Amino acid sequence: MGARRDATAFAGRAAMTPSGAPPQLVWFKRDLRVHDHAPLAQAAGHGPVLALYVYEPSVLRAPQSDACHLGYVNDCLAALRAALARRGCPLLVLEGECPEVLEGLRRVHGFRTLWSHEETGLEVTWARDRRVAAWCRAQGVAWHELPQNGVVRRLRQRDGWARRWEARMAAPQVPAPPRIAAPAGLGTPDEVAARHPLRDAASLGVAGGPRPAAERGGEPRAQALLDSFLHERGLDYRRAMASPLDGAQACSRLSAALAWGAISLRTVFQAAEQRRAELREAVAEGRPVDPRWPAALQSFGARLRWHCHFMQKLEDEPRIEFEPFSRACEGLRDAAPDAARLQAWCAGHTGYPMVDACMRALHAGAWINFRMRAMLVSFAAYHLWLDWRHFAAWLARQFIDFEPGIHYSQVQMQSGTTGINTVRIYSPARQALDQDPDGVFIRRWVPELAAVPLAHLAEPHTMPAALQRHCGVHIGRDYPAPIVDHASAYRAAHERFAALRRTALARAEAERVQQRHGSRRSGLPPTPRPRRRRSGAPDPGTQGSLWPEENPS
Ligand SMILES: Cc1cc2nc3c(=O)[nH]c(=O)nc-3n(C[C@H](O)[C@H](O)[C@H](O)COP(=O)(O)OP(=O)(O)OC[C@H]3O[C@@H](n4cnc5c(N)ncnc54)[C@H](O)[C@@H]3O)c2cc1C
Repeated sequence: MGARRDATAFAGRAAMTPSGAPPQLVWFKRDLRVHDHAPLAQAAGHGPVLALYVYEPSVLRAPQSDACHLGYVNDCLAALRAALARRGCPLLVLEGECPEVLEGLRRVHGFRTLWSHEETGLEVTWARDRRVAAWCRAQGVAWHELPQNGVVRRLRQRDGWARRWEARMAAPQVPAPPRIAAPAGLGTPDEVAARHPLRDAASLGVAGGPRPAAERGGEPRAQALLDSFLHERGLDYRRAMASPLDGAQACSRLSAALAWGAISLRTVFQAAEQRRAELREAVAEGRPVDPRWPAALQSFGARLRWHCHFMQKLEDEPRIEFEPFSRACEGLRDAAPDAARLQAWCAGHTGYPMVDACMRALHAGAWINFRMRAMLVSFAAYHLWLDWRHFAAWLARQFIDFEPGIHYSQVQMQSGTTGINTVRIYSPARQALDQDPDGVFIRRWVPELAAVPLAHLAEPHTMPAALQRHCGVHIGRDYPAPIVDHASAYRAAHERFAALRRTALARAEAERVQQRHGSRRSGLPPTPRPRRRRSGAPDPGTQGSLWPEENPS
C-alpha cells in the first residue's frame, strides 16, 4: 500500500460552464462549513450548486466509527444546512455508497463537475475515493479535489514541508459565497430538508450509545470556541494542558471542529497569529500584557503544525493503519490479545486510579487531554503489553475528534512502534500526583475510592488492611488490585525494547522511518531526546520528541 496519489488525475475534464448550465456537485465530507471552503466557493462561481452529504454505511460501520462522531457530524450538518439555506442553497443528505449515490444524482441532475476537499482518511475512505475516481473517469465527470489543510498529496520527500505548510496557512481565507444558486426543480431548502432529514445512529446502524457530556458541533460553535480560547480560556494553556481537570477548560477544545471540518485550520491559525500580533503591538505600546499569553499562543501554534505533520504520515504511508511504522516491531507483542487485560483497560478497571479515571471520563465526554491519552496508550502498550492493533480502533471510537492520521501516528508513537521515538512509559501514580494533586479528578470518576485518604489515592492498594477497613474500601472487593505491577512491567518493557533496538532490522527501519516521516531541522540530531522535568515526566512542549516544540518541519 503506497502513498496516496491523486484519485482525480484521470477523472476527465468537463468544460467550465456559466450559470444556468448543469449543476456543480459539492461533496461535503470532513469539511462541514461554508467559510474557507474552496470547493464550495469555486463551484458557486461556476454555476448552480448541488450540495451533498452522504451517510456511507461502509464508513459509518467501520470499527473506528461511533455514535459520538455521528452526533457531532449531525450538529455540523444542521448548522451547514442553515448556513447554505441562508444563501439560497439546499443541502441534500442521502444514505448509500459512493459512487452509487453520485450516479443516481448524475442521472437526475446531469452534473459533470464534482468538487470536494482531499481526504486523508482510513483505507475505507481511500478505497471509496478510488472507486469514485474510476466512476468519474467512466462518466466523463471532472473531479476537482482541493487541499484543505497543510497535508500535501503525492509528497515525494519531507524536505521543505514546513515552508509549504506556512505558505498554505498564510494564504487568504476563501470567503463564504454570499449567494449560492441551486439547480431548478430541486425545491426550497426547507422542502429538501424535510425530504432528507438528518439520521440518528440507531437508524443508520452506527455502534455506540449517547454521551451527554460530549462536545457539540457546528461552525458557529467552533468559531465561538476559537474566540473564547484566544481571548479568555487560553491564558493558562501552557501550565494547564497536561492536567485532565484544568486542560478541559484551558485547551482550545477545537480538535473535533478541526477533525470534522467545522472550521478550517487556516482560520484557526490566522486568528491565533492575529491575536499574537495584537499582543506584540500592546507590548510595543507599553500596555500591560500577561506574559502567559504569548507563551500560550506559541505552544498552540506548534500544535497546529503537528496536526498536519501527523496527518501527513498516514497520507504518505497508509499502511500504518494496519502495520507498525517500524517493521522491526512486527511480532513484538502477542498476536492474540490478553482478553482480560484488554477488557479491564477498556472498562476502566485496572486498579490504577488515574488510568481508570481517565478512561471513564473519556467514556462520558469523548475527549481527554493529550497527556492523559498518551498515558492511557502507554499503559495498554507497556504495562499490559497489548499490541496497538488490538485497541486502536476501539480508542478511535472514544475520541469525538477522531482524526485518522493523528490517531494512528500517536497510538503507534505512544506504543513505541515508530522505531524512532524515545520509549516513554508513564507512571500512572506519578501522573496522579503531578496532574491531580488534590485527588479531585480521581474521586469524580472513580467514586468507589471517594473515602480513600489522599495519601493513598494514587495507589490505594498500598493502604494497610486496617486503613482499608477504616475507610470502608477493600481493595480486591470494592476496587480492583493493580492488574500488573508497575515496576516489573516497566522494567520488562524497557528490556524488550533495548534488545529490539540492538537488531540490524531495527536500525535499518529507524533510518527508513526517519527519512520518510521525521522532522527536518538542520543542525539537530535525528532523534533529539525530550527535556525531562523534575517529576520525570516529559515537558508538555516536547511530546513529539522528533517534532521540536516550535519547528516541526
Ligand atoms: C493516543 C493519542 C491519540 C490521539 N488522537 C487524536 C485524534 O484522533 N484527533 C486529534 O485531533 N488529536 C488526537 N490526539 C492529539 C491530542 O491529544 C488532541 O489533538 C488534543 O488533546 C485535542 O484537544 P484540543 O483541541 O483542546 O487541543 P489543543 O491543545 O488546544 O491543540 C490545538 C489543536 O492542535 C492539534 N494538536 C494538539 N496536540 C496535537 C498532537 N499531539 N498531535 C497532533 N495534533 C495535535 C489538534 O488539532 C488540536 O485541536 C491524540 C493523542 C494521542 C496521545
